[in-house]
Amino acid sequence: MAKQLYERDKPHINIGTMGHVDHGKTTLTAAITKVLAERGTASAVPFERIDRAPEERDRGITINVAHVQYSTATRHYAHIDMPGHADFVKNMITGAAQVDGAVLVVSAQDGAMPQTREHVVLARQVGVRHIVVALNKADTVEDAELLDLVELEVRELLSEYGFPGEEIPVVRVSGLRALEGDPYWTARIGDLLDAIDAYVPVPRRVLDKPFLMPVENVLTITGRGTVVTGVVAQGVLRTGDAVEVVGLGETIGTVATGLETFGRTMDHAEAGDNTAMLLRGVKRDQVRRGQVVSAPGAIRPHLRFRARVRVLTAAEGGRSRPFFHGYRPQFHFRTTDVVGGIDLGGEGRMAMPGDSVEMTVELGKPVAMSAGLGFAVREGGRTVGAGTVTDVLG
Ligand SMILES: Nc1nc2c(ncn2[C@@H]2O[C@H](COP(=O)(O)OP(=O)(O)OP(=O)(O)O)[C@@H](O)[C@H]2O)c(=O)[nH]1
Ligand SMILES: [Mg+2]
Repeated sequence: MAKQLYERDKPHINIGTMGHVDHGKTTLTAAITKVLAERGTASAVPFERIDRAPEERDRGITINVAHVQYSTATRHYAHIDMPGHADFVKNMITGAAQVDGAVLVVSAQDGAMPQTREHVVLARQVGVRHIVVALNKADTVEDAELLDLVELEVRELLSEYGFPGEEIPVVRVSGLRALEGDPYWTARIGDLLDAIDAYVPVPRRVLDKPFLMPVENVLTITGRGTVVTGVVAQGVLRTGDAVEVVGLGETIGTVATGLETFGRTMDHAEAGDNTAMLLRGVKRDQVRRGQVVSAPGAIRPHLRFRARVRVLTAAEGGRSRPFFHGYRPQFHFRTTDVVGGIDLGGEGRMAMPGDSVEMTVELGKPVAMSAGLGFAVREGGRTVGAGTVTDVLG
């Protein structure tokens, strides 16, 4: 059966839910699709289809990012539901690197918790500029003053990390009650969607630069071949165009023989599109998350680069002690992480929590990059620094 064509009838935006474990991100995601399904602009996606891996069901937490789509009256959204658990921050970074705006979900019962803060820091670092707050589980808090207090605390937290905490919309919602069909809480999901429509601008898509798409996932479609998925960072690609898969190993030259978004065919993919791309003659084990698909010659893999890094404090979830010249943490770029050795300019040099430092990094594997790329530095399950590439070296 021929697949339906994707219609570009509304501006397309990538958003996602982030925030501390159990604050209700997946429930809220399901609730949004349910409320919009009732308006006829989405298909309802039940909770169990978002957290669908056996381990997710057993443990009752999100592990992998999940993608759903829906439309409001004015826009089409691709929505990434991110995990909140501290063990899966790596997957959260992958999700956050692909969105134009984020919904920070904060439980009104608990207020801001460690991963609320860590996600705000990381979102900032990977380039998320617009956040809307869903003060969730508002059905469980009767005391309005308590809600005001939690709201104030979240606004201050956002301001601390360079977001306009005073202007950011904070909407009191109950994903669970809306999912159960309660009319009052259903209307509040409407308020949240209105706030997202109004507050998260349609980004200026870079269409006139060479095509680039970080690979988020690799799938095999039986009888067709290997498919890579991701959000197009820049440029335009037509079906049948030549591409390269760059980074983490040898560059592979191939052709994009098919393009889809959420099961609908596209004759071209452009910046911002959540895309599944069929690659001619490529084996599944030749490609992986963290590589980028680009127009031939558009970007090169690099092992060495210069960077400016802000070393996070213990209060921000970082280290309480300095790190030294020769330190080897993980560097998280877009959808991947690679180990790298830090050169601070000589033996004995150190970087204290709270410092901003210049460094040269030598990665264990080459990553496709150019100056300006943001990254997170992590070690032993904590985010220790937030950086930007200033020069690529070798
Ligand atoms: N009372 C109430 N409970 C809620 C609400 N939203 C979610 N919950 C409950 O909170 C628990 C966690 O919900 P999830 O949606 O899985 O939370 P999450 O933020 O996606 O969790 P992770 O993805 O693992 O970080 C579940 O038991 C939900 O039923 C709400 O608005 N009100
Ligand atoms: Mg979840």
